[in-house]
Amino acid sequence: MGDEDWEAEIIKPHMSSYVPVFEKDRYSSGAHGDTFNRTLASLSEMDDGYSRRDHFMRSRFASGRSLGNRDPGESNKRENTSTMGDFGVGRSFGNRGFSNNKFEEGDSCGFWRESSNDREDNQTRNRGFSKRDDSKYEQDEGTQRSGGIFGSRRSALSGVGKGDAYQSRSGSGSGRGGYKGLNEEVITASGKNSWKSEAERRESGDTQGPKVTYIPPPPPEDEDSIFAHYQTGINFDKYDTILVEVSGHDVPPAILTFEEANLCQTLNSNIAKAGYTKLTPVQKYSIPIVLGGRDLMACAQTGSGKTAAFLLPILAHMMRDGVTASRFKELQEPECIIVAPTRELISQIYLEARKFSFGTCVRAVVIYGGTQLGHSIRQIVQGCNILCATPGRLMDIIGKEKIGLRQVKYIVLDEADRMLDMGFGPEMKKLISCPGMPSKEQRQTLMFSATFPEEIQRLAGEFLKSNYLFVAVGQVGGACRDVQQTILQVGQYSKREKLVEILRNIGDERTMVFVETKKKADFIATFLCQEKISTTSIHGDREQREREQALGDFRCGKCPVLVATSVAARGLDIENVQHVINFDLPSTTDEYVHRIGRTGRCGNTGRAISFFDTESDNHLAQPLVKVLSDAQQDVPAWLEEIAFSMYVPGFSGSTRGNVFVSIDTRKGKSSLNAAGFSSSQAPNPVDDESWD
Ligand SMILES: Nc1ncnc2c1ncn2[C@@H]1O[C@H](COP(=O)(O)OP(=O)(O)OP(=O)(O)O)[C@@H](O)[C@H]1O
Repeated sequence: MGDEDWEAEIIKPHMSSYVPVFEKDRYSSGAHGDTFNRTLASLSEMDDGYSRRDHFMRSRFASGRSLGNRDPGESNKRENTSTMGDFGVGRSFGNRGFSNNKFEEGDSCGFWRESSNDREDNQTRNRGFSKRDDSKYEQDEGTQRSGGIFGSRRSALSGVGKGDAYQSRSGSGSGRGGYKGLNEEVITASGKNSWKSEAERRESGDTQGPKVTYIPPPPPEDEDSIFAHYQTGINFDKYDTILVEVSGHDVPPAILTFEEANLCQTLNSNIAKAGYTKLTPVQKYSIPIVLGGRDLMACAQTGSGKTAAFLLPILAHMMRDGVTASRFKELQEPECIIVAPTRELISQIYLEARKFSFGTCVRAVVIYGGTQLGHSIRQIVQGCNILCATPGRLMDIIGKEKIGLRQVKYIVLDEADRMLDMGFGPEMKKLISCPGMPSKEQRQTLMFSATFPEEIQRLAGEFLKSNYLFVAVGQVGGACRDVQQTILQVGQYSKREKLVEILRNIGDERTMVFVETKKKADFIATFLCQEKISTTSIHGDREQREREQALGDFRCGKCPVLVATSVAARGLDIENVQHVINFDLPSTTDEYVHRIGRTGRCGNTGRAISFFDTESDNHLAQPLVKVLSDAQQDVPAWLEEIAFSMYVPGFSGSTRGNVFVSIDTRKGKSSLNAAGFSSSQAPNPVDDESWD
């Protein structure tokens, strides 16, 4: 049954029969508890600015092969789990024999790593400064909308009451332009080429949609929570054997120890409290480069410590320069702006910044969409040296002149290839040409990712000084070798059955299941709950509160299975994710590399299982063979056969042993990207109808 059929089913709540029971959500209100309130228009939105996927994955299910090597004794572990996931709040899936799923969210474990009850404290802290200003912000808030009539889930939630769910279906045709991709948190009604900042939308009168009122819970303030970390894995020391290439002129020598970085005492103490005793390769090379004032493009495998590689030297400079946050400034002027493509990732980066700046006068702030704008502003006015932001919220704040840019000395693009592709690239260009923004000669620009397609590298030149350095740790765009990759031939009609079989064998180990579309994420999560496998889901159609709760439930193990779209593919660093399952293969190698990189982090090992449907995935065989062989994984004979039969001229086959497959484009060599599984299918805003 195809996606279209699912859509049809969604509008038949009366035919449903299965009602999972969840704990009552402490936040849930009448609006949030609404059932069947999902607009089909929202289903056509893309996920959080993620790369456009081909629609080669459809939900047809055919027979597949058994995994075969599992311990049957483990198989029923999950049967005993009683906690059900919280996904699908206010949503339902239709008549697949288990529908009418009115879900209420379970208690949140919170987005943050530890639960926290200190909201009151936070409010107290804010008091005295912001009372007067609050009313002003609330006024601002009055014009803040979560998006246009087609793009917003909230428009369904609060614009209509219970049971009014399907009223927007008729809008889905025109609403296919409800395109959120250009801007992770702004949904516009106007469709093609539709990114507009909040300010722009107000100017154009495009302000329909309810007010966003969600205020994320503050993270815990106690030191133990701030420095909570997981252990490096058995392969951490193997990082030392990875080849590193630095290109560009006057490369500063790498450092081998944290001591060599000559950081101040507070930073060193924070590094120790974070459990870092040894540098990872990307840190060894990047830290001296950033300390030396150079621009940098760094590419290193997933989970290998890129975040600290930029945070530590920036903080060291700030400490050297005596940067101090002040809540008494007329206008906050951050010295550093860090952008990342998703809300969850930027929140995570913020937590890292907060950790490393602990005990200093440097204040990090995080702002992102899906939350109350007034809340973002209140965070900023308390003092802001490091502003961690998603692009849309950042541009809103700049548009509202809530920050000044004249002091910006560092711009960091995490997941830089994503930040520069056609989805976010225009916003990043706007950012660097904003009034007051120092020119690239006067600031340091740093870009980090595990993948860096050549065409994106070329675009990046516009942001970087011409003498920037390029650090390649291992193979650019290569999969982490600590992840054991398995490709299973599974037809789409057998995928669900196979998934359940695998999950039952896995037991309670944390597993991320990636699917291609948002509605499929809900559907599969619903299905797994029906199978009594504690599952939650995260995707771009979920309210921010729901997303954070889902992640919290997954992090704390309440729901050991997280069904996700690509919104969760990049950057998320979640302890103990032992398995990634690609229920649907992604359409790009880069996406595949990021997805499976949610496991096998920081020297730990992990497993990735991908379902390969010979009906629809054959064109992916060649690039998959390449990714597998580059990562020194076993390549199934059947996959090689398919790859061979799908021969594409120019594709060079296995590159095992070829360490630097893609390199600094200034060297003029071309990468060996395979056809089909193109490494950079940049989202095309003109063609947004094909997004999710
Ligand atoms: N030197 C170190 N010693 C111990 N742990 C470290 C070190 N550097 C980073 N880590 C930890 O490793 C984990 C992964 O780091 P990080 O999230 O920065 O990886 P990444 O390279 O940015 O991954 P991705 O490409 O998926 O975004 C984090 O939990 C981080 O705290």
